[in-house]
Amino acid sequence: MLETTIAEIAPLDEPSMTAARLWQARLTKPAGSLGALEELSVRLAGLAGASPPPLPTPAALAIFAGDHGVHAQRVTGWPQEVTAQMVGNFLAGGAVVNAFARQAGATVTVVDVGVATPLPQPEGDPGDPAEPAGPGDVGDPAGPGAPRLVSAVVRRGTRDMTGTAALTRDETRTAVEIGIRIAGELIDAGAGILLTGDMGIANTTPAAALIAAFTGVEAAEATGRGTGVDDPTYQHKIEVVRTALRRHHPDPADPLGVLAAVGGLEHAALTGLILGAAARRVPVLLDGVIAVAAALAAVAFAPDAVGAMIAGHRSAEPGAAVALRRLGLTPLIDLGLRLGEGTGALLALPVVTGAVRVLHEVATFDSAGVVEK
Ligand SMILES: O=C(O)c1ccc[n+]([C@@H]2O[C@H](COP(=O)([O-])O)[C@@H](O)[C@H]2O)c1
Ligand SMILES: Cc1cc2nc[nH]c2cc1C
Repeated sequence: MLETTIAEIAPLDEPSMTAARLWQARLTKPAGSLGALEELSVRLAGLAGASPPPLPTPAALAIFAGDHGVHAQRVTGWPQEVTAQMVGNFLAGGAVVNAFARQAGATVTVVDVGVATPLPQPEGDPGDPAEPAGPGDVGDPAGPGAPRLVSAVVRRGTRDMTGTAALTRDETRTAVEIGIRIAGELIDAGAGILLTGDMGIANTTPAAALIAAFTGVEAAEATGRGTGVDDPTYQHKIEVVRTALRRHHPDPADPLGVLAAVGGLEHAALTGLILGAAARRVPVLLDGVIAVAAALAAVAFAPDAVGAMIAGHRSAEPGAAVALRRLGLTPLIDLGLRLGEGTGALLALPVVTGAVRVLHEVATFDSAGVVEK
């Protein structure tokens, strides 16, 4: 499935991009006055192979959740159980991501690819024995529009990358293919744009290691404070990333190997989601540092995948800026966010919709009777 998906990923369609540029020039606004939105609309035309491209709606956010063996190295101040507890919060609709998703009109799918501790049982549904265990949709207790849980556990947390590879190549491939499958299901259900989300206590450490491995920057440049660690923990976290890179010498030309050595299950699954969106020529709006680390893996698999990517925001994590530079993507918003979950992508969604709506709805100088310069 990975190989066939990669084979389907192709460059942006130049004639559609030319048509969108010519159309932009005819609209009732000074040329270039919509700044980055103009080039974004052109890229989306190239992705769709049509000008105007379809409005990016409905929007579907997928939050991949997983835990990390490197948590044992004390790289974060938060206990591992918070991953499972926040998944419970997402499903109950109480997290920041739920508030933003309701505002943006996006559906939320939470995919457990490897949470280490048991998920809290929903209120009033104490372990419904009718719900199937294992891979697949495990229910939609609160009705249509409510966040949905997909259980697709590869293993209950990765291994500690400072001692051994975080994942086997087989586990990594399974996680990537889960992401591809989720992209396909969301698109088959009608999604016009996918948004990335993640939840995983300690996952900024593998994100930093991935960014250093794919870009070649030093560990200190790729590593940030994540949820917010003190100075000694931050220095130690950089050393942990350095140790993992020295141990594994990941080869950036072998993205499956890099993800296995120093990645995480949610990073691998997000790589698959991005590849799956690119193969179906549906835009994928990237959230923070975990998403852009996965995006580096996606372009290592398929360089043309970048055509489907939109950088939602610039996370406060320094590795995010490093990754975005390498990807050649300019983030739509820059608000110092460092929450994850998909929050930055959701805030950027109306900007993307606006960029496309202009091509659909704005009058031309000719049709509106406005004289040109
Ligand atoms: O999206 C980001 O750029 C981002 C930056 C810092 C932290 N996070 C979130 O915080 C968690 C990881 O932080 P940490 O410090 O435990 O590695 C994880 O659940 C991420 O979704 C996310
Ligand atoms: C409370 C909390 C919420 C989060 N959302 C994403 N990562 C998170 C980490 C913590 C600690």
